[in-house]
Amino acid sequence: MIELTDLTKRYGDKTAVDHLTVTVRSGTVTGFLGPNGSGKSTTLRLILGLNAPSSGAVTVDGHPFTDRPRGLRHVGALLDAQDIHGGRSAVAHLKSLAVSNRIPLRRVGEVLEEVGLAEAGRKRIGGYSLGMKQRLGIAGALLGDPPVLLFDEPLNGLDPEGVRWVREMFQRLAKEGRTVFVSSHLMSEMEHTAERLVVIGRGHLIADETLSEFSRRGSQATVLVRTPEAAALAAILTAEGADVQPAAADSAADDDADADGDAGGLAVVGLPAPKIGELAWRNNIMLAELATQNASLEKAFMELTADAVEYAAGEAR
Ligand SMILES: Nc1ncnc2c1ncn2[C@@H]1O[C@H](COP(=O)(O)OP(=O)(O)OP(=O)(O)O)[C@@H](O)[C@H]1O
Repeated sequence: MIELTDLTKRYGDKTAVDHLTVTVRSGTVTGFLGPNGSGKSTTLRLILGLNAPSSGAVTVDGHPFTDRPRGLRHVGALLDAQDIHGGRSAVAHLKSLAVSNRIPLRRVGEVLEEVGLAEAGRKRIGGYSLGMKQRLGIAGALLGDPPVLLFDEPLNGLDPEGVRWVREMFQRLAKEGRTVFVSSHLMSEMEHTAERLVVIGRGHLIADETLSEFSRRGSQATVLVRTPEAAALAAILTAEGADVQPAAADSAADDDADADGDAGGLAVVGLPAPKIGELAWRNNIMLAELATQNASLEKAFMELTADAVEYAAGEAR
């Protein structure tokens, strides 16, 4: 578990992390999402004790990371896969990490096997592709078999097979009870990777919740309704303040209508499905279908971080 308490980091008059209070739970993959420059990397560096907070506190399983000698046994991290000595081999790199963290050397072979670099382990890292470097960075994070793992943009540079592999690995690590905290600036990357999301913008916390809770934040959640009495229901829902439109021709409701007769499809924005069901029932209107179409996660992310993005874009960085 990682606990950030009122965590703040300033660089001169720039506040990179702004009073952030978050608990990252064990046993689940948590996505750490925010536009470029929102403070993700700074937060990860604060967790690792690589930078000191201006105020507030951060603990890993109850302790400041800086209190822990042999850190890799407590927290494994991939911060920047490119930031690695190109002249050495993966084996030499991991061995030196193992020695300085008093980790048994047999772990080097084990983690190289685990990330699919067993064959390439003796080659110079300078000749590795970005995807191979990401795998090596992940191997380094896994080396100490730690209960807490941090990954900064780990999907960057991976091909689709690599992305699938990383996702499965994160899920397995979480199932083993570990804390897995993964940053990205792309919602699409997190959609099939994380179960929970911590979203920040301009260093502020914007959301800390499950993926499905987050998707419901999208202001344009639409409910598709199909009923033989579409005109009557539309009038009732409109009177309740909803925006009611005929469902688009390619909607699921219309596809079903083709199969089931001539029940009309309505796309309703502004009332939740249970309320629509209740209004239909009270007015003796039969429903053939009632389905919430959540706004896409991407849309919710864009809406929620719009201010933060504008701010960053307007700033000299
Ligand atoms: N060492 C530093 N000195 C001054 N400003 C910094 C420093 N490190 C980060 N910043 C600033 O703090 C803000 C947050 O940066 P950070 O790298 O943490 O964001 P990020 O969300 O990781 O972004 P990205 O996805 O682009 O890496 C940015 O405005 C950045 O310019």
